[in-house]
Amino acid sequence: MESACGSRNTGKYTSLQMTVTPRTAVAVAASAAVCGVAAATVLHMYWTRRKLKNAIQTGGKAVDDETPWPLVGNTPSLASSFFGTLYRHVHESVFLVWVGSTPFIVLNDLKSVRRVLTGAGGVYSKPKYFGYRSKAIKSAVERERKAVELESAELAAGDFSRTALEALIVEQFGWLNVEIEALAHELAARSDHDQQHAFQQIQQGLVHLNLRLLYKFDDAQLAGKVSYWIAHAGLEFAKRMANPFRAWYHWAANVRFLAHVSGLIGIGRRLCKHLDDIVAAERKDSELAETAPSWVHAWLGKVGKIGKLGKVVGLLMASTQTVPLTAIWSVYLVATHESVRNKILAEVRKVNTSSACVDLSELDSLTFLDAVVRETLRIYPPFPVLQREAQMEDELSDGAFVQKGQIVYIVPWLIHHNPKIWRNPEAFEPERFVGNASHGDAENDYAFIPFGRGSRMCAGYRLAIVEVKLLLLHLVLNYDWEAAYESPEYPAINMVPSKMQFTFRAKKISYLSATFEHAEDASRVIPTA
Ligand code: HEM
Repeated sequence: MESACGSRNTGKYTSLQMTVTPRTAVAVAASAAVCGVAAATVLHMYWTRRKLKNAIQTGGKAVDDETPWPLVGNTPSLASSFFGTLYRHVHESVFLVWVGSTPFIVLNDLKSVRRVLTGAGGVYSKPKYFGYRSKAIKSAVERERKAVELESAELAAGDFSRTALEALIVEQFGWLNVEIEALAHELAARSDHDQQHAFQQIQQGLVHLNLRLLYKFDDAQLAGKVSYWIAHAGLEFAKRMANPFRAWYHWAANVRFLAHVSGLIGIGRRLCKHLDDIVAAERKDSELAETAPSWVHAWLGKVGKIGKLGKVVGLLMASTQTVPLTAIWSVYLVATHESVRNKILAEVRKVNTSSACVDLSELDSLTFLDAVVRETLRIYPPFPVLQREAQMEDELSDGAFVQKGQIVYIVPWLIHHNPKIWRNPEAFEPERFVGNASHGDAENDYAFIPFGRGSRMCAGYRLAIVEVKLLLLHLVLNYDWEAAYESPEYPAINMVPSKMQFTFRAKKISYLSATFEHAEDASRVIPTA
């Protein structure tokens, strides 16, 4: 093979000569292109940062250092500890973080959080295509959006869906209670659990339950697969949020991610077809009208085919990772705080109910139990970030200037652990939410945002709280439990605990018979094991 660079003796003197082969030309062109892109990105970062820095009067510092790394920004530290990196700036009301070469504004100030989450009359909205990389999907969604004016329909459907969900919870409460009781007993059936097993069990049970409740779709085996896909796709998605470069170099993760997302799209298609079948059957047979999945229809609003698939898969992801996470953290926190467990029991005694025959109004009156769930959501909010896109230039209350098109980050975990916003933020103190469920002992509603706030707030927050309260109630009344956890300094980006250990032991009958007046109610909650 000919060498690219050779020396030739010409007699009088020796000269060095380059022989340009096609391969050399390609290599040189590729290197020049890479250098060009790198230089352009560095310049872009420099100018964008200068513009933003000049504009953000409160400092506009980039995380970690005045100068983020060229091209990769703060990605290395964000990817290794997402919350740890952000926490270094907990005292700043606003700061910049570079994910790759894209700047994100992170807000830590409640006035700004409020302005962004309420949308400030259309200045901020959810990023429309965040996560959609494919041009084909983007343009298909855009076509549909224009055709059915998705945005306004979505907002109207938002309010309607909340009311419809409330009606569904009231109507199905008895069924929910029985199902969650069975899940609690299943969970406790093996006295020792590692976190992996306990989490999987809670997740599979709740995915199955939510599929039946929200979609009237009953397939336990599929629910198991869905929960596996969601857990893995969710983790990969969260990791990519902190480090988009993963997709470039982690081929095994790419293949797995693709497989899990395809699985979810497949189940999304099946669910869409199932919903259409029910509507078609309903049209034919008035008796079936009763079984129509009215909540999902209310929530879907007026969308086209692709929008519908996106919303159905989105709903699956929104509802099925978050509730199990809240459940497992609440079980852990209550297990490690005996005084809290005793307070829950004392409250239940006052209401004089047993978990087996509790009704919705009794569950609502258990305000300390409610506070336990809210305090869990404060310490371990399952959603890592809320994102909004500025539709026009804006100036936030503390002087931060946001450009049109800029993505603004609100990190619930960071707000919830801010010592300027919460007294003793690291302590588990459910009492702070007693008497003020919406924001505990913090200044206002925007301090407590596990479900977001404003018009795009979580549609299923009421259902989530009811489900976790029921699970805790059944476990507290029927079992003694212990948990151990090797707690890292900061939680993982997907909030999934690792190395957590549980032990459940069935309570003695004497406790329950001393507790409840109605022996027949008590006997129903006593596990026979
Ligand atoms: C503890 C459990 C849950 C947590 C922490 C949670 C949290 C959230 C958050 C943070 C958002 C985004 C809000 C924003 O961007 O401002 C959201 C959206 C949403 N969640 Fe939940 N969620 C939970 C459970 C559920 C459940 C059980 C359902 C289903 C019934 C559900 C349905 C939705 C829907 C439909 C949206 C989109 C709302 C919209 O875009 O208008 N979520 N959730």
